[in-house]
Amino acid sequence: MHDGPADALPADHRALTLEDAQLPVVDLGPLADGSAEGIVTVAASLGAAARTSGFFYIVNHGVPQELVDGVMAASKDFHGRSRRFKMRNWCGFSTHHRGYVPFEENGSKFPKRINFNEAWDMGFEAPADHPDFLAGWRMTGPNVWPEIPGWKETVSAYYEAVFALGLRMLDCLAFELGVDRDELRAQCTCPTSQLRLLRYVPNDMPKSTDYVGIDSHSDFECFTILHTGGPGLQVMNADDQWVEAPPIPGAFVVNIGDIFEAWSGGRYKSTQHRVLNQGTERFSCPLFFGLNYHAVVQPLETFRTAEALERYPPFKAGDHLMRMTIGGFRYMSDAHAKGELVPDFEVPEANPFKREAKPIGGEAAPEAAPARG
Ligand SMILES: O=C(O)CCC(=O)C(=O)O
Ligand SMILES: [Fe+2]
Repeated sequence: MHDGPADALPADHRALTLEDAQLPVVDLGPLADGSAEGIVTVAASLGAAARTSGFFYIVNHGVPQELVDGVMAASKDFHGRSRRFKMRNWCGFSTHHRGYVPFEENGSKFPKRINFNEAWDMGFEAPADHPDFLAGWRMTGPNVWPEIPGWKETVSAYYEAVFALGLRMLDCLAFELGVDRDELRAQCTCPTSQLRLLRYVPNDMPKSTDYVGIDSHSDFECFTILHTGGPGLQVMNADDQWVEAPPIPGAFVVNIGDIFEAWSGGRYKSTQHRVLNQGTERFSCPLFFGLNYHAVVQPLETFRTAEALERYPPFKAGDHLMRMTIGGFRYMSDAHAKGELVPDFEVPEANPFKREAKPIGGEAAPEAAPARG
């Protein structure tokens, strides 16, 4: 173990606590009766949260606690098994990123910079004859499952419930932005929406810029609905300052992703966040609510000015996910380097949606890689 100064919190890890800087808490209760008034009420508060901090909690969201407890238990069960068991479903056996993501898949800077996490990744169930599955490297296709009785059913039930919640939130945000909800819904009929069952790996390394739970990043989809099982998450608020986002019982953390920032011409903020290296085991499960691979994302018609188009040039939702992910997983970087994964899009060094934090009583944060890993 490190003693003394090595364990002191580095300046760029400092964050405001929830007492210093409240994150909005949005009550989704009014959506429960399916009424138009409910959508109007929730749209106003979701919109206010999306336009300011981009990060907020949602309560009364309608996802039963048993499903949340079930998915967390399933994650602990899977991650508690032997490496040999887990590697039977290594994500590197797939070209659509399904299954177990071991610790070593880490970002491209591994092992100098380490993301102390491993994960199980699944997504929207697409048929094996789907053209995007047959084409490969399009994050689309059938899921794989570990041989644990009842596991698939538990995890699928959670996915379906949170995905349905995502659709209701999409309707509210469509209303808030003044666009037809069917226009947005039509783009998520077979989406690249992944659910990650993350385990943060215990270790005796210090909290530092190079040793993180997950490096600073924004999420690449419309928004993310996240359940966390412990402290460590820090999110950037409207003033570009880090704020701690500890779990609140019964609430999900939601953050706006890159797609909504582009759709809204920058009115909604895709917000940076990270998980510090806690050194202790931590479980979380984000569902990234995305679009069909080929959905073209650009400012929605109302926001499509020349300036907005210059800032947010059109991109395919799936290409953005892939271009950000290639550097995040070693098996993908290897396939890319070997010419097995040949993108027909550019792979930038950093996410164009990246924002830098303002320091809290210390130095500015150094560059971080685009990370999902
Ligand atoms: O574990 C968490 O709290 C956040 C995870 C995250 O940001 C991600 O997987 O993109
Ligand atoms: Fe994230």
